[in-house]
Amino acid sequence: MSDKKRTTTSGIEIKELYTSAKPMEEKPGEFPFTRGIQKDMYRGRLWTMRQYAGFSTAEESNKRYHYLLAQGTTGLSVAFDLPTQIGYDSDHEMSDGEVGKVGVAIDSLKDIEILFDGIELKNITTSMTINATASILLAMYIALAKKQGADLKQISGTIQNDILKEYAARGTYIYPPKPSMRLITDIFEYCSKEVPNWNTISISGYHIREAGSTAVQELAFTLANGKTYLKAALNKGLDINIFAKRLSFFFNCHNNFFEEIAKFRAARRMWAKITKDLGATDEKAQMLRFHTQTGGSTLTAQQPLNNVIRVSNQAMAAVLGGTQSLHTNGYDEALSLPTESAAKIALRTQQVIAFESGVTDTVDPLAGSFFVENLTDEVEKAAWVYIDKIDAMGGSVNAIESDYMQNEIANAAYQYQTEVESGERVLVGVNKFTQTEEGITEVFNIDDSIRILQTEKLKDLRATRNNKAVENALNLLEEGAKADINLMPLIIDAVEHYATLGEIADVLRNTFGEY
Ligand SMILES: CC(C)(COP(=O)(O)OP(=O)(O)OC[C@H]1O[C@@H](n2cnc3c(N)ncnc32)[C@H](O)[C@@H]1OP(=O)(O)O)[C@@H](O)C(=O)NCCC(=O)NCCSC(=O)CCC(=O)O
Repeated sequence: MSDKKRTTTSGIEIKELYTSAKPMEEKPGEFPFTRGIQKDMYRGRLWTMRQYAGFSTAEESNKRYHYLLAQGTTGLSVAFDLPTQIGYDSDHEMSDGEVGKVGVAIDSLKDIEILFDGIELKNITTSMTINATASILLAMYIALAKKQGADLKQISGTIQNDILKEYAARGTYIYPPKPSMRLITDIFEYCSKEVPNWNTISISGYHIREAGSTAVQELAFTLANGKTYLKAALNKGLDINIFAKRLSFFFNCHNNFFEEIAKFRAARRMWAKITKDLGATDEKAQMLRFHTQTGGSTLTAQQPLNNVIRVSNQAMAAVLGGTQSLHTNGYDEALSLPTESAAKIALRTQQVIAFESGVTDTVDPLAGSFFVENLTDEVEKAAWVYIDKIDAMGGSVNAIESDYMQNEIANAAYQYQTEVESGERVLVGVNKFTQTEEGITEVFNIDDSIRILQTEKLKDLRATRNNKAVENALNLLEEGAKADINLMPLIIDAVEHYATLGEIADVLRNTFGEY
């Protein structure tokens, strides 16, 4: 027996041998859903292969979406550039140097029309990674669906719309927490009536993990944020059995294979308890449905092809953990946005798991494993400790405003870095098995000309649209923002008149203030 103490990345001790687990009585498709949300899981339907993509102009991103669809991707996922995420048009001085860089530049409904050219929104589900300006992008998507003649009751997709983790970890917030929470609950309310299949939020642990948290912290902080959204919507008088059905989650998947699987299983069990305690009786309102992305921060610039193997392990863990939707990273993403060939291999990784590995043939294949069941319990136990602590602080908003979450994340990140530097934690190709020559040839670059192109488009738009109607719609939005009415219909009206994203965000900035 080796004396070395083994722990997961969250510091949970791992025994040399597990010889028992409590009897497994839980069934898939039933409360508390530890074993999965569907009775037959992937036998009934595979997870959605949803590759996050977007860069430069709507025209260029549209080409990438058609390429991914032709390669067999089964859902779309839009990455927006920073100006779009924080409510500035491409021609704003704040946008300089950022237009089209980390995602596609969207200034108005015109760009959204180009982005989805040749794609019928009623036939595909689309995720949009957008938070502070989520209501504006959702409004544009709805406006386009209407123009395509789609039935709003049928279309489906997801907006990230998770502002709490923006304050805690990701950073693209605009307004203070209170009006931000109002925008979010306005979306819950509007969608439950008008776009009932839309997933109104993607409560995200992904970025908390990328910022350096442990798996347990990722789980705990995400569920604590989820609880805060539940309470905000309940305070607005919304019915938990309706709005909670369309809350979705988004987790990261790092390298520690069994801890990640345990995290996903524990997440479902915990969320079922949280929603039930707050009054949910409909099983669909108790189910935790989630998207997974493999861990961006686990990718290494050294020996980049090693990342193909990391991504494959992580994707396998997500599938064994019962994910509904999955993005696999490109092996070159420690260096740049993925090239087309890296994006293709990433998708092929999912397809090999789905169609060749056999792991989809039975539900929750690891159930009853002494190790996996014990680890699921341990991860759950450790996460409740955090959630209880956050509850005692009065919830997530307080835990974020007092920097509690941020400090916990920073401490974990520091600990991890120390372990890597000391060599205690092995990273293949980085602190062990290193080599001098590196083997990547092609990297993906976005140049600064995109801003000029977008600025031309905006000039043209402002010269051709009905500016009187735009002004009128923006005035109505301002009045609505000051009053207590649902803002979604007013935002939809504004985008339909081709008000720009920046113009709409400015109205709200002037009314709500900036954080
Ligand atoms: C709920 C999810 C997680 C998944 O939704 P999907 O539509 O893909 O999948 P789904 O709900 O599982 O399945 C679609 C429909 O099929 C049904 N269905 C599924 N399996 C079934 C089975 N076995 N039997 C019967 N029905 C089944 C479901 O109930 C559902 O219908 P009903 O709906 O009628 O029940 C959604 O929110 C989603 O797609 N999220 C993606 C988020 C994302 O891509 N984010 C990218 C972030 S990228 C990012 O942030 C990067 C970093 C950064 O930028 O900072």
